[in-house]
Amino acid sequence: MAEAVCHEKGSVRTVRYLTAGESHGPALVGIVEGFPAGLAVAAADIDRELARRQGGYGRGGRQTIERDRVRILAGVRHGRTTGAPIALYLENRDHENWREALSPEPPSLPDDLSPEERDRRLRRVWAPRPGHADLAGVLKYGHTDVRDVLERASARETAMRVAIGALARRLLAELGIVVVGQVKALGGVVSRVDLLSLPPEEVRQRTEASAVYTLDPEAEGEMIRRIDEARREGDTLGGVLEVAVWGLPPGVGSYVHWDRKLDARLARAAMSVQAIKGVEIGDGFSLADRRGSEAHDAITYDAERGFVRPTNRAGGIEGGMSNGMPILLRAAKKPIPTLMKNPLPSVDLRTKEPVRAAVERSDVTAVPAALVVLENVIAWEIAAALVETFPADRFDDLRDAVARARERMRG
Ligand SMILES: Cc1cc2nc3c(=O)[nH]c(=O)nc-3n(C[C@H](O)[C@H](O)[C@H](O)COP(=O)(O)O)c2cc1C
Ligand SMILES: C=C(O[C@@H]1CC(C(=O)O)=C[C@@H](OP(=O)(O)O)[C@H]1O)C(=O)O
Repeated sequence: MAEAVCHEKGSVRTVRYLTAGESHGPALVGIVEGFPAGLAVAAADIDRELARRQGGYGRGGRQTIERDRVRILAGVRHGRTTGAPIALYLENRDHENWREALSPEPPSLPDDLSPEERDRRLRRVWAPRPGHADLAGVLKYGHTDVRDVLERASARETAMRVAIGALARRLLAELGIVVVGQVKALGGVVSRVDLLSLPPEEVRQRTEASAVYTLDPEAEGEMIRRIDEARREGDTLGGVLEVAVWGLPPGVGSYVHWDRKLDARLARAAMSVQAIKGVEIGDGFSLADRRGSEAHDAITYDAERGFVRPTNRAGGIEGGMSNGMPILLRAAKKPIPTLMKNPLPSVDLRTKEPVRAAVERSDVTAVPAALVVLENVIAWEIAAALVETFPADRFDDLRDAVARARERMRG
């Protein structure tokens, strides 16, 4: 559960969400609590993000089956949030092909089925897949069928997190805060375009026109070539995602409580996305090799613009709070663990004999899709931190509070 707890006039205000749903179950569901009332929200805003998540070159067969469109079940009336919990619903179209295997009722199969046929019909999996939750998951819960783990561990769940992040984007957009990103690297090919060098609208336009959501057209061609090559060889690719947040006023987050530090929250949100293995903010890991004189951002003052930072090595966050500069976060995504031609070595859970990992179908790369997921989980976290910093039941109160803070913080 992603949550932000605010202590407001002695009461506790909570902004959080919970998701449920298996990859091939009937649907994904999400419940959002604590969104202020009076925010304009339309299903179309959410669907736009869902469509982006489904796109991106290198995906497998599943995306030709799914057509992710959200159904808003609660908390929104006549296009505005009411302050009540918001409930979202996303159908898994593929469930049609998995009714028996994913049924909540015990299966009613003929008694004379062979054990192999029974396993096939129920889509049981006996070989845990390296790089997945499979082995630790069956050991943790005492499952015998890996299917009981992999269904929930699957990144299918990120569709709901994108839907919830899209709600957060709406809130941020009304406050003049924009979250954009690019695929910075894919399969070892690096985009040479600096994400912060372009206005956010242009980033959005150019990445939407790119098959792999990158800003560098030359790198794009080579990324696509490598994806094709990996697909031919039954292999997979990872990459680096880059997300920027523009327009956040200074002071969002906390330096007084460890668990409300903005950088800590963003890192947790990024690491919670399946297959993300590393996170850095601003110049991140490269700061480690520099001298202090080349690692920080000087403070200057300009009567027109207020406090000005000539550089942004900190990536917009100092002391756990936004500092008024754009936030820049990078995340490393590992290659997809399911290998189509030469699956990784595993062990049959029943016999303990060596076998190859279970394979059905898989993406070659999900780096572009993961960018959309990352943008949206970051949007959620920023929105939750804002509501925590400026608690409000009504959206106009939040807007006024943010406007006042912006004015004051110019100094
Ligand atoms: C959008 C997205 C799509 C993914 N698609 C696949 C896939 O098709 N096949 C696969 O084996 N892993 C896929 N993964 C990666 C696994 O979900 C992930 O590696 C696994 O759940 C284990 O989690 P961990 O890598 O965070 O430890 C995908 C991840 C994301 C973010
Ligand atoms: C379903 C999605 O991604 C899935 C994530 C995933 C995994 O193991 O994480 C494995 C694949 O599942 P399937 O075997 O059903 O094709 C992906 O397609 C999605 O992104 O909508």
